[in-house]
Amino acid sequence: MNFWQITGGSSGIGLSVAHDVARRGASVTLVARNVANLEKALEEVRSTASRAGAGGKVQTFSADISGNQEQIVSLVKDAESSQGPIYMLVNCAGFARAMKFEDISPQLAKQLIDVNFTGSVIITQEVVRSMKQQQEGIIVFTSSLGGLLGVYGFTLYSAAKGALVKLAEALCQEVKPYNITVTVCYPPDTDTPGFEEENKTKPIETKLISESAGLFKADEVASKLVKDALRGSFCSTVGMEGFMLTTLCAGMWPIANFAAEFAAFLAQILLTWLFRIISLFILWSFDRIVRQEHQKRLASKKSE
Ligand SMILES: NC(=O)C1=CN([C@@H]2O[C@H](COP(=O)(O)OP(=O)(O)OC[C@H]3O[C@@H](n4cnc5c(N)ncnc54)[C@H](OP(=O)(O)O)[C@@H]3O)[C@@H](O)[C@H]2O)C=CC1
Ligand SMILES: CCCCCCCCCCCCCCCC(=O)[C@@H](N)CO
Repeated sequence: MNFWQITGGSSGIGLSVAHDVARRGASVTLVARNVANLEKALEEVRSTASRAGAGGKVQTFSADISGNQEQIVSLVKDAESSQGPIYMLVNCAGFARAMKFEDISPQLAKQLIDVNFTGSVIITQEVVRSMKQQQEGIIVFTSSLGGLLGVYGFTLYSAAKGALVKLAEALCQEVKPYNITVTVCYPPDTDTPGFEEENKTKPIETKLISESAGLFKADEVASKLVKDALRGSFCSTVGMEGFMLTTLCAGMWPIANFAAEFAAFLAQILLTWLFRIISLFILWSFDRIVRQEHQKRLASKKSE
């Protein structure tokens, strides 16, 4: 069957995508930095494939997707020479760090943009070249609900994830004649090692605002992502809030597969006005969270 490449495939959502793909019998390459985690993921995904009786090959590459371009170019070449042309690229490597805007160091700001945005650009450019030759392919970007709605504490992260959306819209127009589709995934909070890490330093405001969209399992986000990508939908999300926010933000998103996206299109036509009204109340509730936490801090300072 087809050959997929997943960045961020050693953990969280990316790893769940890898299991899903392996069960479907595809060959897969996992890309991440930490070699020990890659080895562990390799074993797990291989055993999923063999349990499912699927014959796909699994391999790993250790690379920093925000690192030097030559390494990325050779990574894609090596992967393709051993497994054949990449049919589907899932850009899942990324990370979040929440803090007040003015406290973000220039190094962290650069890292947030480099890993969450530029990292997806470089590898996708390489893969698109070969997909165009093959005249087929699927490209997935992992944005976030926080890429559609800027969230307190996520200034730089939301900007990087939002930039992916515009990139995807434009790229979708470029690659359409080559039978290549683009999907953007917008996960809400998802229970992963990365999520656990970001929670260690997350301001309470970010936590309360984010959790209003719920907490999901990586397997659920991943299986929706794979389904939506395989049918060529531009948008993939989970949960009620995910549905409402993507409906509200759809604007001029492309519709590549009208049959598959008709229900979403209908919802956009019929519900946008209603969701815009509801959004006012939700925004008020976010303002209230910020105001209350601000007052609590002032009060605790005074009592010191
Ligand atoms: N979990 C959540 O709540 C949400 C997550 N997302 C997005 O989903 C994606 C996956 O998140 P999640 O599963 O939680 O993250 P995890 O931290 O659990 O996994 C991240 C994966 O990306 C890899 N990675 C990170 N940085 C790089 C890099 N510079 N180069 C290569 N690989 C890298 C990690 O491996 P290694 O560190 O070894 O390189 C790991 O395999 C991210 O883009 C995230 O922003 C979006 C919305 C919500
Ligand atoms: C009518 C409109 C309804 C809209 C309701 C929207 C509520 C959205 C809340 C924002 C959720 C942001 C989650 C970010 C998760 C994330 O990216 C991090 N966990 C990164 O790891």
